[in-house]
Amino acid sequence: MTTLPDVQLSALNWMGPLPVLSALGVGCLLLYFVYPSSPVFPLFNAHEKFDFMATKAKYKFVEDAKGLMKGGLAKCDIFRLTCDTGIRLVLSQRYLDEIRDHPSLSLFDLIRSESHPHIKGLEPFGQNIDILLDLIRKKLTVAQGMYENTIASKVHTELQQESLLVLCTRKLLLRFKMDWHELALYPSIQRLVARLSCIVFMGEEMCRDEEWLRVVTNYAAHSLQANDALQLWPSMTRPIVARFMGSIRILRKEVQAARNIVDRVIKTREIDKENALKNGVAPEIRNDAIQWIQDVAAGRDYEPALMQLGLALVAIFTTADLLTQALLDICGKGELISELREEVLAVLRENGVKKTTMHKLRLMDSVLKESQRLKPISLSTFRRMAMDNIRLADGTQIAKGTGLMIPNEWMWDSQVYENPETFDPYRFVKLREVAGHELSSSLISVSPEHMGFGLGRHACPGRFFAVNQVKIVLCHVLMKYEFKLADGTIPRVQKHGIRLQSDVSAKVLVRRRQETVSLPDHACESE
Ligand code: HEM
Repeated sequence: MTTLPDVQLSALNWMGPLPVLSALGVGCLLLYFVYPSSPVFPLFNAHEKFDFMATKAKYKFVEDAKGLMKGGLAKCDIFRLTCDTGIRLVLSQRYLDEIRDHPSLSLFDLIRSESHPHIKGLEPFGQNIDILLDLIRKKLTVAQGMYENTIASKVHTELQQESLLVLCTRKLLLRFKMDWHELALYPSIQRLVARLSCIVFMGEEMCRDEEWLRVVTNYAAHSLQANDALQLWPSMTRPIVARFMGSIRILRKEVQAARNIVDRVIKTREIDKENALKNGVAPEIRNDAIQWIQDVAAGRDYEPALMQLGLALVAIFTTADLLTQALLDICGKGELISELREEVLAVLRENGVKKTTMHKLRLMDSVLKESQRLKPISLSTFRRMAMDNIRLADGTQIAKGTGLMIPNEWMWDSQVYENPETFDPYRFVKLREVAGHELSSSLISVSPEHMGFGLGRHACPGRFFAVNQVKIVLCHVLMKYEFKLADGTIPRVQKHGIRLQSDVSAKVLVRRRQETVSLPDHACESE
């Protein structure tokens, strides 16, 4: 006897993909007619009549997210926009106090909904965030003091051996050592940060593993590209579209490579442990993220390789971006660079490389915070998904499942900052002197006026680690190198929707400094 599902199945076979495509078509039309017409909040960039997949509206957002958000905020405090990632509720900063710590607003669920972890190749975006957060809060931040000297000496070695990690032969390096030479800043910095992070994430022996460095850098670049491309398709068609995407194929290969590498590292450690126990020797205690994840997971399910990719995704590119932007911002500002060097010398001579040292680099801190104020990683660093229906004090109802964002208006507001468009490296040094701003003016502090690391319960937990790393690298770069923009280079922030990235193609001229300074504790020695 033929059952109903069998009939449907044979009909499907007979008609090929027609029913699937029709269902998708009906789905798209439903989305078109139902979704944007929600009467509650105005939609300022509704798609045009025949723009069924909202592609044009999404492109417009990709090109001018800032203009659209600004235009909306000039009209009202809460509205909707068609973004590249779907329709989002945009709220003005006046809602921040009320929702910054709201327990029903999740950052991770929003990111997961935008990053397609159900598609093979993009699984790292779906890792258990609680394990990652425990790792950062309970282990990484606590242990970072222990790593400062290791990282400092590693930066020293890296910069001694390679000219800002330019990828070229020793012969060329020797020639480059004292001469001005041109290099693309971002790739060099990204590689340096990847190596330094790797000491802490994968153990010191892995930080020179070329394959691993390739996997993490490749994975981030291609996953960004793949997610950007997928966003332009209706969500239900994305798993099918993904099958034909070159970037997804690369991601699948890199995930497999990551699994092979991380499994190999874990296996080697297990064998070492067994051997040590057999020989009656205490096994080596590992102090890196591979071990910490095992410790904090406490029986929770996770896949080590995917966790490592997740960690690299949140840590390496954000840190490299801040460093690159700061270096581009100070390029050509000779007097400022001299003052920064003097500060480094004074502070390091007195204290060496320690947690307290980093904190004392106030001008450097101000420069970094100002750089981040003018170019944070996003036009909106506060984005959330409502995990429940939420009712705000003024009666505004936010439905469960709504993706929302608050643009960083105040970071560029003349009511908050004098001459907000101008890069003022001394801005936060001066602000520290103003009563009530002593603490909020430091780079690691988050506030509604400066949301470079977000705000509230999901504010970046990795910022303490990132800031120290950035400062250690800057100390070394400042003391070992002279640098300036290469001829014809005018750095331009790269924009894609709300995403802001330092100019990855900006070229700088670099040469070793002649001066000799001698500093304690792995600090900076120029040759
Ligand atoms: C300069 C470097 C960095 C920048 C600019 C940055 C920026 C941010 C921002 C804007 C957020 C969102 C905050 C919010 O929504 O309120 C965030 C979240 C996060 N960051 Fe960072 N980050 C950096 C480095 C790092 C590092 C080094 C790590 C890990 C070691 C890290 C781990 C995370 C995690 C796990 C979250 C999610 C927090 C949560 O869901 O509660 N970040 N970061």
